[in-house]
Amino acid sequence: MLVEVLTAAGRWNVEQPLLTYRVPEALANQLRPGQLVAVPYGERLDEGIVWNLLEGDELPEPLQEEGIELRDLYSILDPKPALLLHQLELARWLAEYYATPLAHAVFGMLTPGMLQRSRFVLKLSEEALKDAVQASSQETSLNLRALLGLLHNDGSLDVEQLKKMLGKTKAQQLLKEIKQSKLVVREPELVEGKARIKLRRNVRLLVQGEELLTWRELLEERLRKAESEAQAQSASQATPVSTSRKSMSKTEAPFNPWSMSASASATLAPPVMSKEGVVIQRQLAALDLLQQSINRGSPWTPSALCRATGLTPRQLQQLEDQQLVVVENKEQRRDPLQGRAIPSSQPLQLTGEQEAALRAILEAVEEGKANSVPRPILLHGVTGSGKTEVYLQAMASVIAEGKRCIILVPEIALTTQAVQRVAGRFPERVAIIHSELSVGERYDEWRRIRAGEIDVVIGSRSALFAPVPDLGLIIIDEEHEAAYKQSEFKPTYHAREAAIKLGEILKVPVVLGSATPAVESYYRAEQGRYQLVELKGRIGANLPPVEIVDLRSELRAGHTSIISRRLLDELGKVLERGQQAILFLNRRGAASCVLCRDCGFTALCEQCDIPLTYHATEHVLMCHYCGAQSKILHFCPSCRSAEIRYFGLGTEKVQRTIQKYFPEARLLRWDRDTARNRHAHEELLDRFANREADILIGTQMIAKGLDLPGVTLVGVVSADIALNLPDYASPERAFMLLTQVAGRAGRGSEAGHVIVQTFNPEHFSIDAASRHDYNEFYRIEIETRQRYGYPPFRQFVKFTYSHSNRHRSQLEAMKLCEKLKGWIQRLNLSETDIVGPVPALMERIRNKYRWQMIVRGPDLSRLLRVVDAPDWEIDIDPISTL
Ligand SMILES: Nc1ncnc2c1ncn2[C@@H]1O[C@H](COP(=O)(O)OP(=O)(O)OP(=O)(O)O)[C@@H](O)[C@H]1O
Ligand SMILES: [Zn+2]
Repeated sequence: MLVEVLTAAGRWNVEQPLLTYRVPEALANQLRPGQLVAVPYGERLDEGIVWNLLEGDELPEPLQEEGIELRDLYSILDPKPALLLHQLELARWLAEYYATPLAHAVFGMLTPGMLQRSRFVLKLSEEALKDAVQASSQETSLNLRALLGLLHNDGSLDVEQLKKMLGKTKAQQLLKEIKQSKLVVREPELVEGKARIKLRRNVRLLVQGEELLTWRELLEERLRKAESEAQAQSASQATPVSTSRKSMSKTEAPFNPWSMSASASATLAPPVMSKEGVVIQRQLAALDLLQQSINRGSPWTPSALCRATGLTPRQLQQLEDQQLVVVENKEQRRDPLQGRAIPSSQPLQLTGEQEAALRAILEAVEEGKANSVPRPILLHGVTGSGKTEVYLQAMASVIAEGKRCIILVPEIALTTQAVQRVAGRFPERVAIIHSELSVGERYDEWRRIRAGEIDVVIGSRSALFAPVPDLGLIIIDEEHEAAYKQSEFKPTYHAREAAIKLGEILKVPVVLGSATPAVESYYRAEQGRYQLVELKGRIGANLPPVEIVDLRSELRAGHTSIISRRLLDELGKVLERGQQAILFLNRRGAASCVLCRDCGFTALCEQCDIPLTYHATEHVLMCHYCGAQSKILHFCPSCRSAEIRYFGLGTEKVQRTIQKYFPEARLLRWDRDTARNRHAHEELLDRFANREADILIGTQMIAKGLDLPGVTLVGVVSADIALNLPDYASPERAFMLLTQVAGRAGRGSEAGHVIVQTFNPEHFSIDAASRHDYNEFYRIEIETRQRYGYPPFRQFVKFTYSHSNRHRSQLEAMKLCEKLKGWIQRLNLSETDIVGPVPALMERIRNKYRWQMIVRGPDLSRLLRVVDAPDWEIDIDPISTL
């Protein structure tokens, strides 16, 4: 039998990623696709994934012609496949669609730290092992003799280690000598990656109940005997000392040798208790502790047990020899939810709308069972409409039929609440996959998933690649979120698209949930490619009214603070009533857009309809989309005012301002500076939810998914920054953000209220968001997209080049641009063009200058197949053109 293996080394071999090996007889029955195996690769061993098993022993013809010699597969590293069949198929699609080497796509699906490291070790040869004396009498250098000694002791030595010990040159010399001497062999080896099982040595009690009692009695009997012997020895002199557990009553003070009369203590030798007695007593104590720990479920390690009882390791060994206890290596699971109290929850009585949504999902499940591919379901439900409850009940149905589910959630902040809800509904049956987990935690979760020990995987986008057997349902909550797109590394996949592909492969429904669906998603639903299901009303509450405050008139009235009078007013009321408020601002892209503070005019590119960005260094305004430049403005071209400014502001400033107005208010700031990791997020959220603060001030992180009934007021400090980023998708992001933030208010019994401050009250995104009107927003936005040929009407691919030399970046960009033009022409691609090259919005990042261009066309797959630009970042379907 032959086997095609995708090796890790194949990550760079795009043409021929699969290598063929012969399968040794002994392994033939155990080999399965998706397994991790070790194969010889050049002189080394390399790790690979079994891709395909081939009957027969003949090489395929083209390989025969090349005169390739087949080598044997070396070993199976793990009998359980690391990737399931459907994952291999998904990887194939990822590689194809996102123009990524297959091995990249495949190994990227594994949990981090799994890949092994290939190395060489030195060992004594058979010859040297057989006849050590003879071997050492050979004529050898001092270094080799030292090595032989070391190998005799340790068995093997890593070649890299040798180089460190001896220095490179001497090590090379020695390696040369080794080759000739035949005393030492050099063997390839694989070393485990960082992801490892965590083992803990535990002492386990082997006897229970009656048997244990019998043992105790036996030991106690021996103890008494040992005691009386000891007493007999010192009978004439000492006060009898009884340390037997039974006879030691509470009132009796412990024996104190120093309290005796001088004469008595002088004769007190040897110690009152015989040595054997002490040991037995310690052993009895150990048995006690072990038995207690069974009930508490917290096992003892050997060293802790010895410390607690005074047993020496040898004495513990005696217990082991008597088969009373066993010391065993037990896996210790690293649980991401450890130490968190999660209240369990029961299914709620669904509303009519929720009921209909649930039915639609379950019908799609049935469709899949009848062997047709169900359409993805777009669950468009306003904020607070109870989408989560629909997911939970759909999952429960699927689980009841023995299947499993994946639910993706976008960000850490959201994950904490989402995880609680899911974990509370399916206690002990949920695994979490998230990039903030440690390698070990992820590895443990990954293995629980693969073993089928859980029903639900919840996590960020990479959770989609968890090896879930019998997957029956995929849910993507907040499907519009940018966090679902991987932008920097290959494959630059979008989890939504990958999920839909996975649903297709497995014939299971994919549910996309959002209060503000991505324009692309809604467009597909309109076209009938997705099934649209709507939840139009909030549960037990109304959508909060949104009030727009025009910051231009605030200024005209002489109020120059960043917090308007209306917002101050409402904040005061909230504090008075003991309710809570959230103040939101979007700091991304701060201090870059150009805005007239009198009329709200924003400078736009004439060709792209995208806001111009102010570049301080060159003192120009630039369109980061097409590269067009224009002179900076001193007066507003629209109203002639001199109040034209670039705009930016941060959470700290807002905090200071609010504190000035309300010195008594308890403020909580939540942004990337105050919440650096998931624990900080959880803590902040808990504090606010527990009403330890009155006002929460934060960036876009707090916009999403939070369900906090105490919040009655949401203030958007400035809606304009999101709006004015130079990107075609800015209006969409602004609308989503505003709608989502506004959706945080009034989710409890008290009515909510939203105040949006803006210089652009007429902008359609703000206007539509203020009326919670998704359809209105969508209608205008889709028209613009069509007019300008933006996605989903044309596909975009973003090319980015980074270099520490600015000129070099620009030059490379020009060169690739010419090549791209050539390829486009040769392939005769219609309606396909290139925008740029231009410097990236944030041109200099980590000391590298970035230049980029966007290729747009109806279908770029043929172009991507021929593009040869290994040093470029290529982002397929980028979520933004920035
Ligand atoms: N059928 C129901 N009966 C009573 N309460 C419900 C029901 N369904 C959901 N809820 C409650 O309504 C609140 C809002 O629900 P949920 O957070 O699931 O909404 P959502 O649609 O996910 O909102 P968002 O899009 O803003 O995240 C929650 O507190 C939830 O417990
Ligand atoms: Zn432009």
